[in-house]
Amino acid sequence: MPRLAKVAVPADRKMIGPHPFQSVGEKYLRALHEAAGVWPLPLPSPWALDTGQWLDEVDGLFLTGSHSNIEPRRFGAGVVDPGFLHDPERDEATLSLIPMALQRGLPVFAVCRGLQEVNVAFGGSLLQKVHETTGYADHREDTAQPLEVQYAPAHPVNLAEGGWLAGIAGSTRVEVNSLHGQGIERLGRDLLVEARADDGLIEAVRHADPDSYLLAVQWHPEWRATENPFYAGTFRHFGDACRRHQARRR
Ligand SMILES: N[C@@H](CCC(=O)NCCCC(=O)O)C(=O)O
Repeated sequence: MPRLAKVAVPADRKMIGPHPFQSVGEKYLRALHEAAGVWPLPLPSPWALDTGQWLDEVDGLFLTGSHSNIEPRRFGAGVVDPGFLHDPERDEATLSLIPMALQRGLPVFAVCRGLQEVNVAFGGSLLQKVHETTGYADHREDTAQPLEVQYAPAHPVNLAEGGWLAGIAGSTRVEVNSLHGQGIERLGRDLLVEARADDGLIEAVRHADPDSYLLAVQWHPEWRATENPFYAGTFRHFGDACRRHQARRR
């Protein structure tokens, strides 16, 4: 059995009762294993920056979605809703790990909150309530619906001609799910737009450096990834980059 490429997955810090837990959604781990063909390694956020313990042992970094939002001070904004959930430990880890991974040639793939972390890590900003911003649609899910409905295709995205995602999809327009209240306002430096919704919201980016692998999407391709050719192809694209890194590391 060939040794699978290993991918670090920074965890969320969640309170369960009086106790903090490090938490990673199982659907992300399943998609990484079954669609990307890699071995996911959850990474405790509070110690994630002790990179000497693990960074040389992995072949990729995957950033999951989360109900929590990035603290607005991270992108020079104020608090618009004191009821928003935050995860400062995750912010501290991921916002440093993203440029660190790229500097070391480590492939990065990011989903939803992960896309927002990528944008902020490269100096971009976020709309904190897309649905209350003039000109934008409501990109949130209906949490009263069953999960199958919440993660079902919700709107089309327009894939950039000649971009990675258009190549994976074999098309420049695909339907994706949508479960987010925040979104990209100002695009971070050195990021290229890979997809936009019809209202113009940026829905996917990649890094401009042709020698780097960084892909980030606002939707959730991990949802039943092996049953959706576009979602599966996106994870496989990342997995192939991790395997190339693994071959270089040997
Ligand atoms: N909080 C951010 C990001 C939304 C997000 O990642 N939602 C997914 C949560 C559940 C899951 O992991 O599938 C925003 O609201 O924009």
